[in-house]
Amino acid sequence: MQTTLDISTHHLPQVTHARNPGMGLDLDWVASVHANTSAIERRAATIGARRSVKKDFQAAWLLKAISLIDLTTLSGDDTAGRVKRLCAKARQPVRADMLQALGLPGLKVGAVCVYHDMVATAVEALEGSGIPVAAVSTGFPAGLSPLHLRMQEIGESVRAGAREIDIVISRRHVLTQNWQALYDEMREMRAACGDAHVKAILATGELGTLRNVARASLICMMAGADFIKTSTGKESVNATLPVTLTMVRAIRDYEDRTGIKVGYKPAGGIAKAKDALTYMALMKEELGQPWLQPDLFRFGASSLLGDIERQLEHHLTGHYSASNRHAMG
Ligand SMILES: O=C[C@H](O)COP(=O)(O)O
Repeated sequence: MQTTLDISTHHLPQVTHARNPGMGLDLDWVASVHANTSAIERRAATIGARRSVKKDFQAAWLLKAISLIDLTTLSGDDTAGRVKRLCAKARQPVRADMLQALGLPGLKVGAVCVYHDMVATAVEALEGSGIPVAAVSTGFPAGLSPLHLRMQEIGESVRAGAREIDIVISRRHVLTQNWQALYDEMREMRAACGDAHVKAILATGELGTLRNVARASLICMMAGADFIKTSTGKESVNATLPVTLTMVRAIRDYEDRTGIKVGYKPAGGIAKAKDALTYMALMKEELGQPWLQPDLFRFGASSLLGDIERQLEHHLTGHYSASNRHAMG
């Protein structure tokens, strides 16, 4: 099956829906959540295989994908220099001549995502671009530092200019089914974020079952998460299609019951343009076109942009360049 895409407003950051205010913890709803793992895996296996984007539309989809990237560097050896280079890339993600040829000179990424220490550098480097800085706070990636320090870190990241905060949940609350503790913690973190949007990282590779993933997704949404995000990129298993189906269906259920749209961010290991197209086709099919806008969908990715750039160059010239010509930072 071929699929088409409206890219007319793809580069305009738009917020077309209200933030998720959250709701009280509804344990009956949580208890009723199930995930049929074998059905989900069967469905996931058909997505990449069956779904193809028509060749003529491929460049448009790839340009759209760029606008959905949280361009990320989360390494122990990050430096101000690397972050500044990444921000320059965020402002102009594809060579200017290529963007001209493709008819989208103003294309930008969705956000730049860094550790707290690099927020001020990124904010300065992105000044005037409209590109938000996302900070991974709360003792990323394990989230095991004392709660008051995790809250303090959120406050400091917001004061340093981060407009989005990617928090990590306490996996142990999920593994011990302590839903109240998970809800309370998420609620407190959301409050600490103030006007900054909060993405809840579930670290799905450490949650054991898809049912746990579904329940944790729901609780984070009940507690007011603006986005739910799969992974830190540091777990041994990061974003997968079965996890994605589980989480986007939780988003759909939440919207059905509350009318509130929550965003989705797969992260970790998404490095190839064709994988990005698969995720986008899944989003369009499961949740519809609104989830192909940066206010409701982001890729957390450090190297995806380089592969997309290579594919776009191939689209324009018929040749592939070496991947080292598309360095990120
Ligand atoms: O949230 C973003 C991830 O840490 C990026 O993971 P990646 O380096 O595998 O693309």
